[in-house]
Amino acid sequence: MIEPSLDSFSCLLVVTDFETNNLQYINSSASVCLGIEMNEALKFNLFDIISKASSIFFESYIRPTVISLGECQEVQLSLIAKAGEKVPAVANIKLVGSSIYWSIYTAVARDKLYQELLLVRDQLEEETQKLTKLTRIDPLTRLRNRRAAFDDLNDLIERLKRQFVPASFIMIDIDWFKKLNDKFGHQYGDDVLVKVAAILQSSTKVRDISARWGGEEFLVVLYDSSIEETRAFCKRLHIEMSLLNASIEGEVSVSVGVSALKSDNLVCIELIENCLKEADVALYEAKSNGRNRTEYFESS
Ligand SMILES: Nc1nc2c(ncn2[C@@H]2O[C@H](COP(=O)(O)OP(=O)(O)OP(=O)(O)O)[C@@H](O)[C@H]2O)c(=O)[nH]1
Repeated sequence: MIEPSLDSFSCLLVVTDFETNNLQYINSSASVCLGIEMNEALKFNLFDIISKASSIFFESYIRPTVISLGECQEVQLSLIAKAGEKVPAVANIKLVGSSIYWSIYTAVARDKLYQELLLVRDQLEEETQKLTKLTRIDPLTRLRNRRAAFDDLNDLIERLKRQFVPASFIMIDIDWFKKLNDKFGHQYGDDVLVKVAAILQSSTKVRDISARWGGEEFLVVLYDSSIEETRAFCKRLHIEMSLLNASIEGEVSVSVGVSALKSDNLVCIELIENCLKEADVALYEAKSNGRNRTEYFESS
């Protein structure tokens, strides 16, 4: 049977007086960490070697627990080490007679690992956010894609349920786009898409939705827009298109179909989908009636 030396333990061993909290013993690991000579330990108090927050924790939790259970396990503390720096630590504490026995291990490596894990988690969250954003954006026009537009439509429903305001659903389709592509090339077509998208982006507000619905078709939803305001928007859009037309080769114009959400009863996805269909019908009418114009869905 060997007689183990307490100084051979790599954990910190501390004994304090239950009444006065004065140190009664520290082993050499504690001496090195705390910067207190072993033979000087008696001059120090528990509150000299733990942080203020840990002292409060000791009074409010550790001491009552030790009184009622005789021990307290895996308590997180901050030790005040040599140069006054705080060292995270975990302690098991036991009441023996009128003394409290502390076995403490410092948790610097664990805390470092924890901090690194937090950092990795933050980085992953950031990457996820970036990727999610990318999956919502049409890479050519930088507008929302159709999928993101549907998400935004769901948000719109929630907003409208809370407080109903008129909203307009506007389908916009570039006229004779195939011919333009065929005549001037695909790159030209791409440039036109980007320019039309920029017009839509700059003429809508943050709370509106502007999205590339597919191919050469765009969706704009004007939030809190009366029919007069919607008419003004469409008129401006045709003016912007004619300015664009004047600045590039080829004849570029858009046809526009509008459906207005007027009713305030039971805003739901079906009602919104219905509005999208109505806007499509109006768009078809605009195409049939000669293109480069806006038609408004009229319920019969
Ligand atoms: N350059 C380019 N063309 C695209 C893109 N997406 C779709 N298109 C083209 O858009 C054209 C759409 O043609 P159509 O659906 O016939 O429509 P349109 O020629 O505009 O005729 P109307 O709509 O009836 O005026 C097709 O030729 C597609 O290839 C794109 O990202 N870039």
